Parts: sequence; C-alpha cells; structure tokens
Amino acid sequence: MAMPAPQLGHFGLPRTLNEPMRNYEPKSSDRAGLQAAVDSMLASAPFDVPLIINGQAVQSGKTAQQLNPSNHSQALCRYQEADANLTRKAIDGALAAKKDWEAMPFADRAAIFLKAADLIAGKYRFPLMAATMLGQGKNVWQAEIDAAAETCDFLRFGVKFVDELYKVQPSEHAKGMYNRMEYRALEGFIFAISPFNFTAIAANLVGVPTLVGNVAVWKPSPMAIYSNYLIYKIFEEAGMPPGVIQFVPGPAEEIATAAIEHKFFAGLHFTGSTHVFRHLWKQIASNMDKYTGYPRIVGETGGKNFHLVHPSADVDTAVHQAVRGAFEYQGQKCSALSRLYVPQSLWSKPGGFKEKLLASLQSISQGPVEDFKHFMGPVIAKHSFDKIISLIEAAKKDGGKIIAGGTGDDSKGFYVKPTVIETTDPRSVTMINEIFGPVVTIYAYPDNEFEETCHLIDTTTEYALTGSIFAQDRSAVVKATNLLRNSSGMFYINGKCTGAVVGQQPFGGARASGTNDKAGSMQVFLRFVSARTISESFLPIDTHLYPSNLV
Ligand SMILES: NC(=O)c1ccc[n+]([C@@H]2O[C@H](COP(=O)([O-])OP(=O)(O)OC[C@H]3O[C@@H](n4cnc5c(N)ncnc54)[C@H](O)[C@@H]3O)[C@@H](O)[C@H]2O)c1
Ligand SMILES: N[C@@H](CCC=O)C(=O)O
Repeated sequence: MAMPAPQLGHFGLPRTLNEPMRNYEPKSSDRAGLQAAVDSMLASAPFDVPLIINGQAVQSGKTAQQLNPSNHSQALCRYQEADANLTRKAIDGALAAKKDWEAMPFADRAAIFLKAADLIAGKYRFPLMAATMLGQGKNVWQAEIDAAAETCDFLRFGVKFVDELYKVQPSEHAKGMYNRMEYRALEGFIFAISPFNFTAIAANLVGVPTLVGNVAVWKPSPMAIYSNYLIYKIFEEAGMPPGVIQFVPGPAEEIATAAIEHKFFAGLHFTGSTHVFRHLWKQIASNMDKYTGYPRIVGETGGKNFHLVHPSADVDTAVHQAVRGAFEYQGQKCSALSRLYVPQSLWSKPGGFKEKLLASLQSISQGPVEDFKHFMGPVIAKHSFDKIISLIEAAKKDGGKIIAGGTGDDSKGFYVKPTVIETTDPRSVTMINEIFGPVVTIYAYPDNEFEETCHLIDTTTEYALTGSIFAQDRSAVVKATNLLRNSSGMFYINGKCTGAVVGQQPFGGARASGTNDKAGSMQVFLRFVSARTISESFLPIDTHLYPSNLV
C-alpha cells in the first residue's frame, strides 16, 4: 500500500500577480528573441506531433496536418489522430493515474502548476508564442496576451483560487465535534475539448480539473495542435505525472462518443461553438443511465457581442475601442464586437462616428503574422473564410450596406478585410448570427430611443456573452446596466467588450453563450469537485434517550 503523503504545515503561496506584458518594440531584445523563434519554427516546420497516452508518445498511423493560416501551403505540424480504441486506452490510463494524483498534497500539485507558469513566462515564452502565431494566426500582441500572459495567469491564479476554495470550511463546531469539508475530485475522468482561438483556454480546460485532483482526457482543436502539444510538454516538464493528462487529437465525433459513452465519464469541460455544446449536452443526456454519477457539464460558447454608444459618449474612445473590439485577432474572440449601436446624431454628422471609424480603418494593415507590423492577420481556415464571406453576402441581400471591406483573398492565406456593414434593420442576418470573423454591423438608432435600443439589444440574439456601454452621462450608464442585466455575462462601461484579464474580469456568458461558470475565478473549480463533509464526534454517549424523553 502506498504511504499516505503528509503535508506538515499550512503552506502559503507566492504572491499572485498578472504576468507583466512585454511590448516587442523595434530593436528590443524581446522582439529579436521572438523573431528568432518564429524564423526557426518556420524553417523547421512541419513538426511531428504524437498522441500522448500514459505519458508515452503513440503513433496511431493515421495523420492529419495543421496548416499555417497566413500561408496555407505550409504545414506547421503533422499530427497523429486517435480513434475510439485509443481514446478508451487513454481513459483507462487516466483512471489508473487518478489515485496517486488526487492523493498528492495540494502544495505539490500547486508547485507543478506554478512551475509550468514560470516555464511559459521564461524559457518557452517565445516558442509558445511562435506556435500560436504560426498555427492560430495571431500577431505578436495577440500572442503575448494569449500564449504568454493569459496562460501564465490561468495557471498561477488557478492555484490561488483553489487555495482559497480549500479554506472554505464550516465555521461552527458543536461542543465535542470537529467539522471539515474535503474537496474531492470527481469519480471518473474529465473530458476536455478545446477551441482553436486561445492557447490559454486550452491550457485552462485541462488545468482547472486537474489542479483539483481530477484526471483529464484532452481533445484539442485540429487548428491548434502544435501550441497545445507544447502546453502538454510544458506540464510534463513541470512534473505532471504521466497519465493525468491524456493528449488525444483526432476526429471529434468518434473521440467524443467514446468518452461520453464511458461509465466513468464524470464531466465535460468544453469551450467552442454553441451548436457543438448543445449536441454534446444531448449526447450526455442520452447516456445518463450508464454513468456512476451525474456528470458536470461546463461549456463556454458563442457570442454576438455589442457596444452601445450613448449620445454623451466620448466619441474618439468609442471609435478606437470599436476597432479594437471588432478587428483584433480578426474578430475571432468569442467576445469580439459584432453589433454596434450608435445614435443617429453621432453617426452621420460631419466629423462624427462614421467618418472617424472609416478613417481609423485606413491605418489597419493586414498580412502574414511573421511580419510584425500587421494589426490584422488571417482567419483560421478555409471553412471560416467561406462562412464569413457567405454571411457578408447574406447581409447584402438582407439590405445591409458594406461601407468598408466586404471582400477577402484566400489565394495564399485566409485574409478577410475588416468589414463594416451599415443596416437599417436591427434584426438583419448579421445582427443575429455569430460570424467569428472581422465583421461588425452598425445600426444607427434614433437618439430619443435609448431605452428602446437597450430592449432591442436584449432581444435580438440568443447569445449573452459580452457587451459595453459608452456614455459620460451617469444616468445612461445606470439605465443600461439595469436594462441589459441579462444581455451579457461580461458588461463593460467605457471599455471594449474584449480583453478580459484573469484575476480581474472572471469570464463567461449566459443564455446560449454558456454555463457561465466564470473561467479565471474560484467558481469554475467548484464544478470539478464533489465535496465530502467530514464530521467527527469526540465524546462517547451512554444512552439513546434525550432529556425530553425523560419522565
Ligand atoms: N465563451 C467562451 O469563453 C469562448 C471562448 C473561446 C471560443 N468560444 C467559441 O468557440 C467557437 C470558436 O472555436 P472553434 O471554431 O474551435 O469551435 P468548435 O465548436 O468548432 O470546436 C471546438 C472544439 O470542439 C470540437 N468539436 C467539433 N465538433 C464536435 C463534436 N461533434 N463533438 C465533439 N467535439 C467537437 C472541435 O474539434 C474543437 O476541439 C466560437 O463559437 C466562439 O465564440 C467561446
Ligand atoms: N479572454 C478573452 C475571451 C476569450 C474568447 O475567445 C477576451 O475577453 O477577450
């Protein structure tokens, strides 16, 4: 029998701070270091990526490629694909690894996560950023936000949140009793499915459940394999025991079905599109009778995010924040701005919102991410390029007027120009559907219909992820805050609707946008534990009768 591991002290933690952002300005050593990492990755690609089952590299013999979206003739990696049998093998291995992992003292689990963050902040910062740039089409700044800062923040703040969670204990103990709460991992394994657009989110989807003692079977996105593989290798170097995380890229339906049909499926940690999440939820429901417990389902999904500009707004700020919110990372953040409501007076007056917006688009350059100067790069793949262009066409048919962009070029990379659509129908096709590309639709509302516009925003789409109010008038801020209470899980005042920072703005949306378990907070950890109350009595009793029973 393994010796139980003692933890002979209530250990504190290093102070938790957001990872400082670097600027990569011309001639800086950071810029030179990152450029060298990008150049060397381009020269050495394609890399070979195995499956990782029980800590071993596995060659399934079935391969696929992750392309560079800036230049789709180039593959970043060739990766092995799992199938149902290999997924079941990964599940068995994860379940075997669970006992020792869950029994490991928290300080030791925490040390692995803190070390992984330090490895990312230092030695692996540039390679992980380069993999995110070349594989997921992020420019330097977006890669720094994601692969460097947010990934470190999820790992370090995660440790702090779990430390706080473990300290939530019963405050009362009747005389002769001692009450405790033990935050057990779930019985079984967690199935983590990650999206392409954030390396940090992928790390967090496996990081959250495993930090609290679960084991995870991880199906990464086919469009983020190489950066996600590096995350796996960093966890491994930081001391993650073999089998705790199983890395199984491959056909989504087949892998998901093998995982969801398993008796010990204990939870889904998903980020991706709404329709996939709904499909998975139904699949889980239809397998309910097989499970040992009630699986936890956590999913953060799509958005149709808004900026509402009030007549009192600072117009320059609202314009610049709209450009950043809609076009940074080509609009491929779940939080990206996609519906913009501007009062008619501000919109069309000479030198007003419209003119300023169109002028600021002139300074946007777009091209391959290895050329650091570009504000915008490619969208992720052919299927998204086609979907975005077809939605722009649908908007035109629906009466939308393209006032900027509207075209794309997929001959070398998947480039869609920053596109602005003006509509007079606030419920037209691109006001309702998630596009996940650099497209924003503007509705200029009558100045005297501010409250009606709040109602319109609230009822236009099924999503409720992020939204912002731009106003100097405090009563407008208060009105919007109240009227838009359920329209988003993230509400910003005079700031753009993207760019949540771990430890500062816990992230998640409601309605069709997800279960709103708030990534980057203590709340999400609660979903992956099943608390056991332990109540100990010290004193013997000598009768089953109570004084009230006495005569
Ligand atoms: N709310 C959030 O926090 C958040 C964050 C990032 C992205 N997103 C959303 O993610 C979407 C973009 O990411 P994406 O294109 O990678 O999403 P996606 O839904 O296409 O894919 C996400 C993951 O699900 C897998 N998948 C696809 N079909 C599946 C199936 N039938 N069964 C099991 N797995 C399946 C994919 O292979 C991938 O790993 C957008 O809708 C965006 O809004 C949401
Ligand atoms: N943290 C991101 C959201 C991630 C979605 O893709 C933001 O707020 O910009």
